[in-house]
Amino acid sequence: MTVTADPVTLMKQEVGKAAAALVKSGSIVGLGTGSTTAYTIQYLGDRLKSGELTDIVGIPTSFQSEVLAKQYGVPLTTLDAVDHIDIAIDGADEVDPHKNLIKGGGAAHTREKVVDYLATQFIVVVDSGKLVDRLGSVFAVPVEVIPMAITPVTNAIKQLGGKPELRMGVKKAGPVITDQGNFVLDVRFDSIDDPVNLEKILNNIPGVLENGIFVNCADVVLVGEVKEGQPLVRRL
Ligand SMILES: O=C[C@H](O)[C@H](O)[C@H](O)COP(=O)(O)O
Repeated sequence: MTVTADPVTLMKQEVGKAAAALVKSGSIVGLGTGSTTAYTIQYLGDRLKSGELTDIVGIPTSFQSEVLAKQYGVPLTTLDAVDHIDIAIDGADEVDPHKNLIKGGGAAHTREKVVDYLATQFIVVVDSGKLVDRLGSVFAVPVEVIPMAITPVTNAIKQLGGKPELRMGVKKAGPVITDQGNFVLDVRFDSIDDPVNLEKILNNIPGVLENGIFVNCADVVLVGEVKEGQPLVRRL
């Protein structure tokens, strides 16, 4: 892979690789979605090719991670074929000091939540720009909604004080469609004081499939940084 001088890319590469280095032979691995875990999947493929790592299988969290795993030679399986996941590695859009997360910038949070919560060890990989004091400071909360319920769910979220916006496609007319065939509302809140409760409240609205607040699930957060031009990785 070409190493670029762009600091954010450098951080993503370094932290993505650092997480892949933690995977042991024989593991069942949850493969996260996004630009950071793309480096993890690529490095897992490199380790398999070199023979340093053997006998792993991946569970993809999206069509994107499935395609990348195939491209880099990481064997895949499904949740029907395994009874546990040893380790999941996934990115995030925001991380607070309690290791709570907002995910779903790529609209993959529903499958990610299934896989990440099942894993014995869940490792989050982010660049330092993702760290916030309070969830919702920068990023809106993605909420996956079945299409026929988009109007009542939008209204219910407004009643809660949220400002929902239907996520629109890029180079595609109309809304983003998730891997499950649903819509995504990006919801801004003035302040998220209690993410544990908000996660439950949003998921209780009929028509909501899943939201992007992940609480009490990350075991380790690896943070990529660049200091004096050099990329490095630290644990939160
Ligand atoms: O739906 C996408 C996921 O939750 C990603 O893991 C998250 O958006 C972070 O992606 P990236 O590593 O590209 O910033």
